[in-house]
Amino acid sequence: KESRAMKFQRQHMDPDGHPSNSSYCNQMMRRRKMTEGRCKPVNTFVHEPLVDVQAICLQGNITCKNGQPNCHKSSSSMNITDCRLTNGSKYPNCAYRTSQKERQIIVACEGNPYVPVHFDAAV
Ligand SMILES: Nc1ncnc2c1ncn2[C@@H]1O[C@H](C(=O)NS(=O)(=O)C[C@H]2[C@@H](O)[C@H](n3ccc(=O)[nH]c3=O)O[C@@H]2CO)[C@@H](O)[C@H]1O
Repeated sequence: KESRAMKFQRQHMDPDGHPSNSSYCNQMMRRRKMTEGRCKPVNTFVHEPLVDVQAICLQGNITCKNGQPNCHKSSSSMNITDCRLTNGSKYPNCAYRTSQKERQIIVACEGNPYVPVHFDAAV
């Protein structure tokens, strides 16, 4: 069974990647298995070393969107790509818009070791 930490990495980590073109999201959302059964509407990939994203958990606690207190915001902005389903997209042909951004990110952390398990937002 896939751990929550590994699920976070499958869904959100791409340290060496970068959207060379507009098909980055279409490819990556399939490759990382987020288009099975349904097209995941929104997903962010982070183009930073895993250790830097794991270090976010050491930042001060902030409240997550769901009200839980185990979120943390990155101290600096990070290289990310937002993938957002297009309006005309029809399962199983999940069509995404690829948007490259530099944003601070907010993740939820859990467990021992205390690591990212959920991507909350980019701000
Ligand atoms: N505090 C917590 N502590 C621990 N766990 C927590 C906590 N909160 C939730 N989980 C769990 O995480 C799991 C999960 O998949 N949550 S999810 O909201 O659907 C993820 C969002 C995110 O993947 C994506 N998104 C969204 C915005 C953006 O900029 N970029 C971007 O990628 O869209 C998704 C939907 O918004 C679920 O099992 C829930 O129980």
